[in-house]
Amino acid sequence: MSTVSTEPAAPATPASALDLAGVSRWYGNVVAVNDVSMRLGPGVTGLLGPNGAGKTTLLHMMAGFLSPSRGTVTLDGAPTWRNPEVYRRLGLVSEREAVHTFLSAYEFVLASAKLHRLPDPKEAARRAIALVEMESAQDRRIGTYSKGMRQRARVAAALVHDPQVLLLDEPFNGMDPRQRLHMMELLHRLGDAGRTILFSSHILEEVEQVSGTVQVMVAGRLAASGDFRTIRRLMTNRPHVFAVRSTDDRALAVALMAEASVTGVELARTGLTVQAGDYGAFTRALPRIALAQGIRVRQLVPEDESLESVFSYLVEA
Ligand SMILES: Nc1ncnc2c1ncn2[C@@H]1O[C@H](COP(=O)(O)OP(=O)(O)OP(=O)(O)O)[C@@H](O)[C@H]1O
Repeated sequence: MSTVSTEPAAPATPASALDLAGVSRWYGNVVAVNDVSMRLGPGVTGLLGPNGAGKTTLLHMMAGFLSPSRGTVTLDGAPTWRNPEVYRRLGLVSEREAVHTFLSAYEFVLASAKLHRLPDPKEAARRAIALVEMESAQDRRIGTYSKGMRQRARVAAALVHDPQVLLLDEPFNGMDPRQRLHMMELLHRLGDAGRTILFSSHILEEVEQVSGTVQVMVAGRLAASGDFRTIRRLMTNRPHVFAVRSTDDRALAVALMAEASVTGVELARTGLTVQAGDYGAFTRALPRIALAQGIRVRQLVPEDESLESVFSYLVEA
């Protein structure tokens, strides 16, 4: 009887690097990706950006599904576009992909192994299923699976040829927290085993929990890149806008203008709009200043805290 190891198998060949040099892609007048350069090596990297930032277009160019309009995407020096050699070393789990729900996970992954013309497709399918820890459900129809299990089956199909590079487009979408955790663990394991893993997401926390390195994309451009702490710092250090209402807005505006953390104050009939360079310093200073002036603060609401505004700040920074 053959045994299947659930240990993460290291990729058969040495670690790979995916390089993007001045990559742009446009669709008619729409510039989806604008002059992006980056290098991806072993481990897990998160590609963070709001909807429409160009993440899918970028991943498709990396996988060789789409040609760059300008620039090059290479895997260890070889262009990914129209290069079957590269397809053997790279896997893509796309965002939306219909799966035949009447197939079992094993049949689905086996079909992928056959498409790759692997010498032992059955063994390859078993190994990939073990890697995503789906052995116990592998013979059930995919139609009976949860969203998380379905996603893991798709990851297994993308891993069946043991690629060194795995690209995943929004792999956590629609998952509950438990499924999310399971997928995060899987990506960690694959990265620790020396694979180059890139996953896209529009949720900061997802990226924080999974990846050491983050590439932030906004409106087709690479807005920031580095380790998560650097990115987080960039995001919290940006200027903040607050709506403030008090018992005497005019006197409070005058007092606030002398406060170091305040960079701007606007007085309107409905209250004050205060710009502050430092979130913490301003929220600590406000009650102190109000108290000293004998003013009571009725409302303090941070404005424009949407992810989009955080992202656009990064682009402008
Ligand atoms: N085939 C296409 N034809 C025309 N425009 C396109 C095409 N594909 C994408 N775009 C446009 O390119 C831009 C980037 O889209 P893309 O799907 O790459 O972004 P994304 O970050 O993956 O966003 P989402 O998460 O919403 O898919 C968007 O403005 C989109 O409308």
